[in-house]
This record gives sequence, C-alpha cells and structure tokens, in this order.
Amino acid sequence: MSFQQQLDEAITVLQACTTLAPAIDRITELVADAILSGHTLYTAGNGGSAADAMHLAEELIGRYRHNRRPLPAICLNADVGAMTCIANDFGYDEVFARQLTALGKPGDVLIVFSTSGNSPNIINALSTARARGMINIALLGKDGGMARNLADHALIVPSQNTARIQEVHTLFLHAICEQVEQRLASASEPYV
Ligand SMILES: O=C(CO)[C@@H](O)[C@H](O)[C@H](O)[C@H](O)COP(=O)(O)O
Ligand SMILES: [Zn+2]
Repeated sequence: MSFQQQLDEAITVLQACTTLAPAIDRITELVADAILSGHTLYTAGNGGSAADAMHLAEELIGRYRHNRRPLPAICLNADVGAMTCIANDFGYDEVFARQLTALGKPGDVLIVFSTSGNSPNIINALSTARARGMINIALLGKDGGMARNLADHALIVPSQNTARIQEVHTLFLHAICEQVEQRLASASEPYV
C-alpha cells in the first residue's frame, strides 16, 4: 500500500469514529470520577498496544498538556520483573491478571488496549478486574473479539487493519488525558 493509500485509509477510519464520541465522553467521565475519588487507573496491552498502555499511564502520572498534580496510573506491562516472573512461573496468559489480583481494589479502573480483543492475557485481565469490583474498559478493533462482551465499556475502532486501529487508540488515549485534565482543572481540589 502506498503512503497515500494508508493516509486515505486512516482518514476514512477516523471519520467513522465520529459515532464513538459520546462513548469516549462517558469513559473519560468514569476515569476522572474514579481518580478524583482516590482510585487508581491500570493499563495493559501487548506489542504496539503495550506502548499505548505505557503512553496513557505516563501522561497521567507525569503530564499531558498542563502541569497539575500527578494522577495515580500504573501500566501493568511496564514492570519487567513482574512480567518475566509471572510469565516464567505461571504463564504469559497470567501476566496482567496476577498483578491485578495483587493490586486492584473495588472502584479502580482497568483500561486495556487490544486490536483483536482476543489476547488471552487481556481476556484474563478483564475477568480478574471484574471479579475484583473494578471498572474495566477495553479499547479494541476488528470485531472486538471476546473482550467486547467482558468489558463494562468497549470502544471498537471500525477497521480490520491493526496499524490503523493502533493509530486511533493513540487518539483515544490523548482524548482521555485531555478531558481528565479539564475535569481536574474545574474540580474543587487543588490543581497542582
Ligand atoms: O504493533 C503491532 C502491529 O502494529 C504488533 O506488535 C501487535 O501489537 C502485536 O502483534 C500484538 O501481540 C497484538 O495483540 P492484540 O492487539 O491482538 O491484543
Ligand atoms: Zn504497531
């Protein structure tokens, strides 16, 4: 595919995402409410989606557009020690679920990134989060896979192309940061 064809495809997918705007707003409100009431956001993904999961967590704990108080966000695929131990001793399918069993509390939020919605470690993470009373959110693509019905809130990018789906996921994660920062700025708590 030429670059022009990739660009055209990306534009088509982005335009088709307009219908997802109300769902993004709802998810952002949930994340902001959870953080403002003292809960933690966990993120997870594999491959390119692991990078997306790190990206979202670092922008909340560090900064997005504004300096403000650091927000409690932990990326589950960022801890190489925990990842390799759990994969080695319990299997790769358990790398996120076991960390959530150790850390997750009712009211905390899990956001997973998966283009297929079928990665077993992502499926196990969603089930574990649900069992622990967490709010679980899945950013997906293709047909949403098994994750579609396991998540409390699923956002499915209308594309079959993994690269295009990941590119839209980056837009989604920035939208979440943007709106969470806005909510915090208008909240009564100290901003910085
Ligand atoms: O970044 C890419 C492809 O663009 C790959 O690394 C991709 O993330 C990996 O194949 C993942 O294992 C795919 O997992 P998932 O999105 O289906 O959950
Ligand atoms: Zn990629």
